[in-house]
Amino acid sequence: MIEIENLTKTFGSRTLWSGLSFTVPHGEMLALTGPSGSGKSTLLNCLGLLDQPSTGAIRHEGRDITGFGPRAARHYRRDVLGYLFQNYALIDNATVAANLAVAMKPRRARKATPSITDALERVGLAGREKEQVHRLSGGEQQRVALARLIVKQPALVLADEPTGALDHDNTTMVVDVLRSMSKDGCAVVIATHNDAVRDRCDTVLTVGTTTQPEPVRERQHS
Ligand SMILES: Nc1ncnc2c1ncn2[C@@H]1O[C@H](COP(=O)(O)OP(=O)(O)OP(=O)(O)O)[C@@H](O)[C@H]1O
Repeated sequence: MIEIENLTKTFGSRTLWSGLSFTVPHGEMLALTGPSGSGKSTLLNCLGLLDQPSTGAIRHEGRDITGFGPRAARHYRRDVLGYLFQNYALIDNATVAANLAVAMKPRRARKATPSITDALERVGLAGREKEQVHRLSGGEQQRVALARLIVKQPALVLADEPTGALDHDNTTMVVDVLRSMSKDGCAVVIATHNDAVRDRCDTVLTVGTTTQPEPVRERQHS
């Protein structure tokens, strides 16, 4: 569970958002919406410790992560977080399997985590382990990034426009996988301009104009 309390972000004299307070419990999906430049990516970056809020606190399982030093931040990113970005953030000159292997926990720490084979099957890339990532299409690369999340099994997923470059079927697959991860207990935060993606979430926060999420009315959960 991640809790945001009275969060504000300013750049110079410009306030992006202020007084943000909300919680994303295990098993819930929150959509961040709002016009371009409203600060959705900046908020995700604060949750992922890539940026710092100007004031306020972010707590993960009760611990204030904004006060983390470099070592604790590294462990938080490694042990808690899963990222999904529009540009995939894959290692281009490595194979599909190698990209997934870097996300897997050490063997002794794995319980019933899905194998690389299982994860690739789940995203429709069965048997593609040995292919170089740079030879894959954009939609296929995003599915590799999704398979990497499946093997990592993070407690919190931060997704920044994860379906921006995808067709309808791939968009549906990405949201289906995120939904099923949230059903397994993961908290998911997605910045999106896509109304269909927003409508598959539990709550929506319109960044810059509201300070608390509202329920998504048109639910179409699978
Ligand atoms: N380090 C920085 N210094 C100054 N301004 C910044 C910095 N980082 C981001 N900004 C500004 O903050 C604003 C919000 O950017 P952000 O990328 O968070 O918006 P967004 O809502 O995600 O936009 P989009 O929907 O277009 O992706 C932008 O105007 C951006 O230029």
